[in-house]
Amino acid sequence: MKIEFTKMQGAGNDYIYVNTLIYPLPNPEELAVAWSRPHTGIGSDGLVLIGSSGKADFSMRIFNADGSEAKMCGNASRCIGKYVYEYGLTRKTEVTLDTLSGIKTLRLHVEDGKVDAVTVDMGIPAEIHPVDLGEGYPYREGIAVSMGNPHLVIFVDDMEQVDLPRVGPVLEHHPLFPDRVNVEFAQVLAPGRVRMRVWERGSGITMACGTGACATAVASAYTHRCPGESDIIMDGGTLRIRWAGEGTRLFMTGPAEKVFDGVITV
Ligand SMILES: N[C@@H](CCC[C@H](N)C(=O)O)C(=O)O
Repeated sequence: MKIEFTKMQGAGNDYIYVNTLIYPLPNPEELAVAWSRPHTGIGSDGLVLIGSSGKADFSMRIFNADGSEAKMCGNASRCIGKYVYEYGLTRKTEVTLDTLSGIKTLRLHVEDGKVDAVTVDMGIPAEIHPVDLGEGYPYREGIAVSMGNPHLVIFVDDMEQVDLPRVGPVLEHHPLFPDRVNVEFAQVLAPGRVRMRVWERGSGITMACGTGACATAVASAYTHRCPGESDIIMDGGTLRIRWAGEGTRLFMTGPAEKVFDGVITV
């Protein structure tokens, strides 16, 4: 059976997108693993399914490169906004998206018929609290944040000193996080400018993480490092995050790009 897909990226965080209204996939967990592989698959950070919903305009399911399903993905939600508009699934510029962490509203920024950026209402960040990682770990303190999925933000003075391939997997599996955790390292460069690198749960090092950028902005504000609006600068691009503080909704704005369309046989 042939399946049409679109490879898309948001700030360098790349996923394979399948319109399940046309191609329902019975085994997305296995396909995410096989298709994400760089040499023998398509190569990506994971697989995203676009579907219908009784509660919103569309639905999103997101699978990491190891096949695990996540409840939310910031970069994929922006890319879905571009996909549904540019492939003619909707003419709306305000689109609702049903995710495992609730309904998100996407505002599409359209220029000459193309979506060049999307603002996502990411909802109210939750479970924000400092964590003591304990002795025997490469870092002692972090801030836990839920953006629908779990994050651990660790502030550092010098990003160049972070050995991400070594410490990322250790912290992803820290016993404080029984469901594993996405790990962000953050360095405040100036007021409103934060450099961030990420080790994603289930995918490892990625060039950007949308929910991770949101969690980083939240942790920066929570610790009085950077209140209000901030640019989170990652290896693959920058996201602008607006958050007025605890109990308020957070808005993420950033790019969405198509890489290529393809067909794969299963
Ligand atoms: N890259 C994503 C987050 C994808 C899911 C994450 N790895 C998890 O398991 O929670 C983003 O842009 O938010």
